[in-house]
Order: sequence, then C-alpha cells, then structure tokens
Amino acid sequence: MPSVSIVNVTSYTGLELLRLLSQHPQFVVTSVTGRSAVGKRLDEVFPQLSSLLAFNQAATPAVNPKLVIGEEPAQTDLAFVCLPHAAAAEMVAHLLKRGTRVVDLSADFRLYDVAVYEEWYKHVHPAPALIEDAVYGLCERYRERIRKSSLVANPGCHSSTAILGLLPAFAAGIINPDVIIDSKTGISGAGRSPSLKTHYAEVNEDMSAYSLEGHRHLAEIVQELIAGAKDGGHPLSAPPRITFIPHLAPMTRGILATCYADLKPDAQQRMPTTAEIRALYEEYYANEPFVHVVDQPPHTKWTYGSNHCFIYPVVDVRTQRLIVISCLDNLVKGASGQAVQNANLLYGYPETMGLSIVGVNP
Ligand SMILES: NC(=O)C1=CN([C@@H]2O[C@H](COP(=O)(O)OP(=O)(O)OC[C@H]3O[C@@H](n4cnc5c(N)ncnc54)[C@H](OP(=O)(O)O)[C@@H]3O)[C@@H](O)[C@H]2O)C=CC1
Ligand SMILES: CC(=O)N[C@@H](CCC(=O)OP(=O)(O)O)C(=O)O
Repeated sequence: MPSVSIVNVTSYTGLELLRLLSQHPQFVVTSVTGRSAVGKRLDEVFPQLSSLLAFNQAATPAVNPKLVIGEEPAQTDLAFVCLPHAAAAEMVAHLLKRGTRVVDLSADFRLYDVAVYEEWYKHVHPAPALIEDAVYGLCERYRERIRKSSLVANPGCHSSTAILGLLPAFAAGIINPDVIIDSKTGISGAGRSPSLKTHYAEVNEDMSAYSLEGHRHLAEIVQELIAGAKDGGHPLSAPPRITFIPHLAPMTRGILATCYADLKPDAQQRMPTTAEIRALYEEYYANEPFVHVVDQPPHTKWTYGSNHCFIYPVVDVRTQRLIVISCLDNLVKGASGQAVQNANLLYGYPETMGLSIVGVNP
C-alpha cells in the first residue's frame, strides 16, 4: 500500500485530504506536516478525527488520528503538497529529488509557460526546470499522461469549474471564443488563514466581486481552452477573449460559474438548439464518473463534500447565446478530491476509488 504524506495538513485542503483518504482502501497516510501544530497529534488539532479510532480496525489504518504532525515530511511514496504557491514549488523540487511522486495543489506547475506564470504570480518561479515534467491534473483531459507522471499540477478551483463547463463548446467549435465567466465561490476557497476579507461579520449575508483587474485563474482557463479547442479539431486562430470575474458568496463551500458566449451558426446558417448542445455535452462527458450534464440549473448544494461537477448548457434563444452553468465543491473536485482522483491515476487504481460519496443536501 503506498505511503502518503500531506505537506501542510493544517490547511483546508490538507484537512479535506484527511477526510477523503480516511475512506480510501489503498493509501496510508504516514506523514503530515504543519508549522503551527508541530508535535501535536492530528486529533488534538482536528478533534473530529478522533471518531476514526472506532473504525480503524486495520493494522495500518488509512488515517491514524494519533499521527504526530511534523515539521518536515518523512520519506513516502506519494505526497500531496498543500502549500501556498512559491513555497509549494520548493517543496515539490525537494520531494521529487528523493523519488516521491507529487500531487501539488498549488498553482506552481499549472502553467506551461514560465513567463505567463511569472506575469500572473509576480515572482520568479522557484523551480522552472520542473515545469515540463508536470501534467495539468484535470483528469477528464489528461488521464493518460497523468498515469505516467511523477508531478501532477492539480487545477485551480475556479479554473476547474469554468474549464469543465466550456471545454465541450470549445472542442466542437460552436461558440465565438469571446466568453464571459461569472464565477461565485464559497469562502473556504480563500483558505484558513485569518483575514478581514473572510471574517464572518464581513462575508455573512454579503456578496462581492473581486480581482476585477484580472484573476490568476484566467491564465489556466485560457491555456486549457486553447488546448481543448485544438485537440477537438477546432484550433483558435487567436487567443480567446475571456472576461472572468470571481465573486465571494456567503457559503462555506462551492463554486457556481455561469458562462456566456455567442453561438456560431452552422454551414447552413442555422443555430444549434439546446437539445443538440446538450447531446454534444453528454457525448463529451459520456464516460466521466464525476462530470454530469443535467437538465436543470444545478445547485452548489448538490456537490457539497463530493467530487462531482454538474453542468447545465442551455441556449438563450432571444440572444443566440450559449449559457453554461457549471458547479462543484471547491475543496473536493476543485482541490482535494481531484487530487485523490489524480493519485488514483498515478497508482493505476480505479479513478473513483475512495471518492464515491454523494453531496450533502440540504
Ligand atoms: N482552498 C481552496 O479551495 C483551494 C486551494 N488551493 C490551493 O491549495 C493550497 C492550499 O490551500 P488552502 O488549503 O486553502 O490553504 P490554507 O490557506 O487553508 O492554509 C494555509 C496554511 O499554509 C501554511 N503556510 C502558509 N505559508 C506557508 C509557507 N510559506 N510555508 C509553509 N507553510 C505555509 C500555514 O499553516 P502552518 O502555519 O500551520 O504551516 C497556513 O495556515 C494553496 O496553494 C491554494 O492556492 C487550490 C484549490 C482550491
Ligand atoms: C475565495 C478565494 O479567495 N478563492 C481563491 C481560490 C484560490 C485557489 O483555488 O487556489 P490557487 O491559488 O491555488 O489557484 C481565489 O480566488 O484566489
């Protein structure tokens, strides 16, 4: 059974990995780190984990709540890195050097062009030589490459939502590459560190837009939609024109992106119908266990705590625009669940292993 470390278990994504891996029949978490909790047991920091003791009958349980949090990760087969960007790249370089396979939840290896990374992240990339070895960890697109990889760059949460929502339309060339993405996110997307921006009294019953000057996830979205269009046989002649505006919504988890684009007429100057587009989307995701094309606008509550993404494409007949609503849980399909899906691919396990849970609703 592969041994696993979680680097920075004191993060929301680290904690979510513990929850998911506690149900995984193959991986065994043997090392966890977190500067603010060094020397403490997992169940001291996260008392809810003590409930696992009643179920941990195996000699090596997947998650042992008595595991002591360290400063540095011990040698393991696989590591999930849940550090902020830049710190993550340094840790990833260290782990790869000692032969550990890595799923990095940060943004450090998601962009194939280091100049684009440095433009958006405003610092010099700490390990640019590793970028070419990394695979963008959107399993629905790159599962064959992920299987052979040692470094998976787990996608961003807004990016996953928007890319999954728009890929079929870009691959089929049915829209003008001029898109507006209006993405609403739960507060946990901002992480666990205290900040006025995420203080309860500030965000409860409040909605606001942020990063209007340009959000970092735009770079990933552009990169992947260009690739999706090309691989679908409809390469773009120029970069897509995308306006992506994230909004903070008064909920703990969840992302709901509403995407708008003008439809292109077919060779007979006829516009596609909702039924045709839904059929196209259903075909694109026909064999995907975690992506579901639905016939009504999805709710973030459908995804709460699960690795599922729900997508609703519909034509606005008055304007001949395609509207696609896509939603998922930022901490699961948008982060830790997708990371486990990637780890399953790395080890040749069924992609769904340990991820069969349905969303909590209400
Ligand atoms: N939250 C989300 O929905 C998503 C997050 N991500 C990405 O996943 C990674 C983890 O995110 P998230 O779980 O939100 O993180 P959190 O903000 O919840 O955790 C941050 C923790 O990281 C530790 N930390 C901060 N700076 C450093 C540093 N320089 N070196 C080492 N440790 C540091 C601190 O813990 P301590 O002091 O205990 O070490 C801090 O509490 C990030 O790269 C994030 O961008 C990706 C997709 C979605
Ligand atoms: C609410 C909120 O602040 N969300 C974060 C999501 C960040 C994320 O997904 O992580 P990466 O930085 O790894 O891309 C944001 O919009 O920046």
